[in-house]
Amino acid sequence: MWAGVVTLFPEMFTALTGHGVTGRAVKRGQLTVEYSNPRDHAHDRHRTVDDRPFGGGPGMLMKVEPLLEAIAAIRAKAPSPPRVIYLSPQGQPLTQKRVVELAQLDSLVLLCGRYEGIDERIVEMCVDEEISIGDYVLSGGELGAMVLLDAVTRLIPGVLGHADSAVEDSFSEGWLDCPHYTRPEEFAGQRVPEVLLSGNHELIRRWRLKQSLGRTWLRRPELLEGLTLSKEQQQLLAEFICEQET
Ligand SMILES: NC(=O)c1ccc(NCc2ccccc2N2CCOCC2)nc1
Repeated sequence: MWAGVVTLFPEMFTALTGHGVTGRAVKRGQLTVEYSNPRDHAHDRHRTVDDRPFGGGPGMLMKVEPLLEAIAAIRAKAPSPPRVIYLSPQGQPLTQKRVVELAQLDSLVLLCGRYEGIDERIVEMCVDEEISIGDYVLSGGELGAMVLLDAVTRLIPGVLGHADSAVEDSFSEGWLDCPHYTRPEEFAGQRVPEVLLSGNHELIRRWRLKQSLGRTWLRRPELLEGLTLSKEQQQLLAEFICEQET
């Protein structure tokens, strides 16, 4: 995956490229991140990238010309025609389903807004898709870009340890994850559920599935509405619900 990032703060991205699974993916060449800073494409004496909004209103907006040049510069580095994504509160919500689709692409350009946003003409001329990482306001699009790149990178074959962990990820199945435990078997009088110590892999599989479905029902019931459960899954969820009422 090649990602070109248009940002005033490229140094923020070391949080993604310098650590953990995503940092390792960069070292291995599974993920390439390049940058284009609009500040380097502002040619006036003060290297101005922002200006006041027409029609008045608080704050400043990112100017068209530096952004247009920065986007052209980063697109020129893309190994294939990139999908240009703008992170903004007005975007379509990022879901694991969309992450899976984005992970199939060879190259992305991520446009990170600052100030109060960007001149709309850039959105019209350059942006293929607006994406929001959630219904809240951030100081810039950079954290959204890193969230998107982290989620996408995990799905690149070979990036995660063993293959299953990507498939078994909670949202990849459409429901929440089950509880997890590791040593010690008992801590502060709290024991690990016996089934997990039983070595009976079929019982463990069913227990985990039941817990995942039950948790989803308790915490995010709306996620279940979009799912068609198998007979076994329906049975396990029904059992979980019965156990809740007793
Ligand atoms: N939910 C998200 O994905 C998300 C993404 C970005 C973002 N902020 C950058 C931004 C980008 C575009 C337009 C406005 C703004 N903002 C700038 C700061 O002022 C508020 C508006 N915030 C939240």
